[in-house]
Amino acid sequence: MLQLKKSRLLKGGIVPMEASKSECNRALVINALAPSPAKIDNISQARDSQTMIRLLEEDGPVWDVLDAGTTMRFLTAYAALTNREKTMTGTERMQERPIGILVDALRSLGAEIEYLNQEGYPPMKIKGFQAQQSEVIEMRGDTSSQYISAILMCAPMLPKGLELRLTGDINSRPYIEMTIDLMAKFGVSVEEADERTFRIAPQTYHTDQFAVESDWSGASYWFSAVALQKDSELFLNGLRSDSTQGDKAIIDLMQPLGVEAKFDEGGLRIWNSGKVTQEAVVFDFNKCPDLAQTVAVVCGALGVNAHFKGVQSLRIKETDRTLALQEQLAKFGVTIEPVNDPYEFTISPNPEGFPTDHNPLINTYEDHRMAMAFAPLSLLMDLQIEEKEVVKKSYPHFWEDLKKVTEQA
Ligand SMILES: O=C(O)C1=C[C@@H](OP(=O)(O)O)[C@@H](O)[C@H](O)C1
Ligand SMILES: C=C(OP(=O)(O)O)C(=O)O
Repeated sequence: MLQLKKSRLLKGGIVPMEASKSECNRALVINALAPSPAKIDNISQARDSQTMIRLLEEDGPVWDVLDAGTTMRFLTAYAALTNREKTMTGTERMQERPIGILVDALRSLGAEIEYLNQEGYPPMKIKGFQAQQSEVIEMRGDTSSQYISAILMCAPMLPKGLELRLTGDINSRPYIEMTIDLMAKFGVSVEEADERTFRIAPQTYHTDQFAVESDWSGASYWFSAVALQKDSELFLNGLRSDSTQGDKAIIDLMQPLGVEAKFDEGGLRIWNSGKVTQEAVVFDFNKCPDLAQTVAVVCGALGVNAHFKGVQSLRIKETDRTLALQEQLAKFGVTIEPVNDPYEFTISPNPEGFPTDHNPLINTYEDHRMAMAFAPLSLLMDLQIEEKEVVKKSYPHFWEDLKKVTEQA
């Protein structure tokens, strides 16, 4: 348990933003597929990326990805399409996160994969790849974009090339674009015939050097901190205006919650504008699901009525994030009500005001984003975080950074 004492942001605080685990895991898989690997700078210290590095170096028959979604999905495609025999497994929660859409796609390409426990979920045994069975495959886009990124990154290795057609709704689209952008940076082109059809000819990855960008998902917690303290300002060092990370959307999402942002040399300056909307706000997280928890907590704390759309994937992430938010925000009298579940929910503030006097304990559900989304509330009150180690999944220096830019109130 971590006890946070009520604190305030220091004037002129600078946060050195860490590397993006999403970009890093793509670069690592692409590099593993390249005949001569590039030098990767700014490798992420996040556990998800460190696990990826360790497994790619390990010769053993079992790849245990722990709780890393991208590592599970990217390495499943990598092992299957490069004809490796591997048992893919992970934490108990990982074994509840679906993977059937990816396994079906890999099987139709020619991979032999067997489920070891429950159909459609890890663990699976990948037995190898004999010959390419099809050149055109369809995949549903409504569950996780990670399946699509996984196939795209490995597709240039297929001897006959691939046409990948997406069906249904497409969630987390910017992550697909990030994948295509990184492939291009490693010298491989993807033809986007239309918005649901991708064509990849057989090609070889090649580049000398690649630098991983700073992480916009991690940046979102600093937007929360600034939203919660009048007259505050922070500099987020390393964020780039030309980033392909969809979570850059935090700039627009936080504007009605009183945060303004401007790119300056080397990063982003954010400050509290004092202008919090009095109206109910509709937010759509279809393209940036990892920001939903951050924004939900700020809405609750600032007393903003909100309607969240595009939240369907929250129920299949590190935990059921909709339920986790509902339970933890209830501790402050803030109500989350599912509408058209799992796609939408509403947030209604506590009619008596947001309570700040009871040193609440925030449960973390083994989800890094639960800890980091609630931590900025320590600018309003004493607060306990159940499991501080959870942040290591994506942002290992989060608590140090928080300490660096705050002082006890
Ligand atoms: O490709 C990626 O790096 C990611 C894609 C998203 O997952 P979904 O596509 O499952 O929504 C996101 O939530 C996750 O944190 C990282
Ligand atoms: C959902 C996340 O990660 P993953 O799906 O890669 O486990 C996340 O980092 O919020």
